[in-house]
Amino acid sequence: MKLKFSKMHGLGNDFVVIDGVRQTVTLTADRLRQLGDRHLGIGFDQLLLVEAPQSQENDFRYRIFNNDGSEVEQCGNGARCFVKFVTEQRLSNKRAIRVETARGVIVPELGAGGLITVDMGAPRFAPLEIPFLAEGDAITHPLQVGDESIDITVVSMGNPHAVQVVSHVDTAPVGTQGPLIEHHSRFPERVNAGFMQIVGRSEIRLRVYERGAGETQACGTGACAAVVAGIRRGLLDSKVMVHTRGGQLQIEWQGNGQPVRMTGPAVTVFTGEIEV
Ligand SMILES: N[C@@H](CCC[C@H](N)C(=O)O)C(=O)O
Repeated sequence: MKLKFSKMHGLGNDFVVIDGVRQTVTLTADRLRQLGDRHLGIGFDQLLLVEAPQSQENDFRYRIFNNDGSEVEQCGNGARCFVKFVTEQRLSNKRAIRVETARGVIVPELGAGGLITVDMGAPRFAPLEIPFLAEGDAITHPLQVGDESIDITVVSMGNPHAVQVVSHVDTAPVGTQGPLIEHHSRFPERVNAGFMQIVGRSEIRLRVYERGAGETQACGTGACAAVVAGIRRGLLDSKVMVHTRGGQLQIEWQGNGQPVRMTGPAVTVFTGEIEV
């Protein structure tokens, strides 16, 4: 049997996107890891599976898998690619689409000039998947990483992020500290590790070592989490341009209880078929 897919990316964070509405999809974690391999498969950071919604109030459900085979709760760049995919595949002609994810409903919206804005929902600061945050209201927490103690701000955008401020992203220890933070014993569900350089009150540079995928060219939820962390720390204003290795995202957050809005591009690279 063959499965049709689209290869897409959001600022270089790349995806295989599969229509599970019109196709029957059964992929084991092993097969998914093989397809994600950049030498032996197609190669992707995440695989996105588009399905029919569970509630009639919503338009779709979408499931997200890291290239290590783990299923995760949320993906910002993926949300923009998702809306482009359902439009291109004529699964929907709406401009604003209600999508169920493992952590609630998000609403991506096609805008002018090919840019897509996503209401990513409100960030959370004491989520169940990060138990040590229940210890108090502090905005930063010390974390022992190897020989170093670093200050992190933990934010859940549905998925968990630990963000630290660095003086320069180009020399930040993303490749060495990233995996140690991802697998730190204080994060039982593992974590995405963000390294943020403050350029000004409305501009940051960011690199993210993603849980289950390693460093990516860009991370949408990582950008949301970094801006929220910077605003909570009093370093940033409410509207911030985030420069990643793959390009720029505009992130806006008006404060506690409010949703984070993310605006950026989505690109289809090619379509193909997988033998399953
Ligand atoms: N690339 C994504 C995030 C994908 C999931 C993440 N690796 C996790 O495990 O939480 C984005 O653009 O947000």
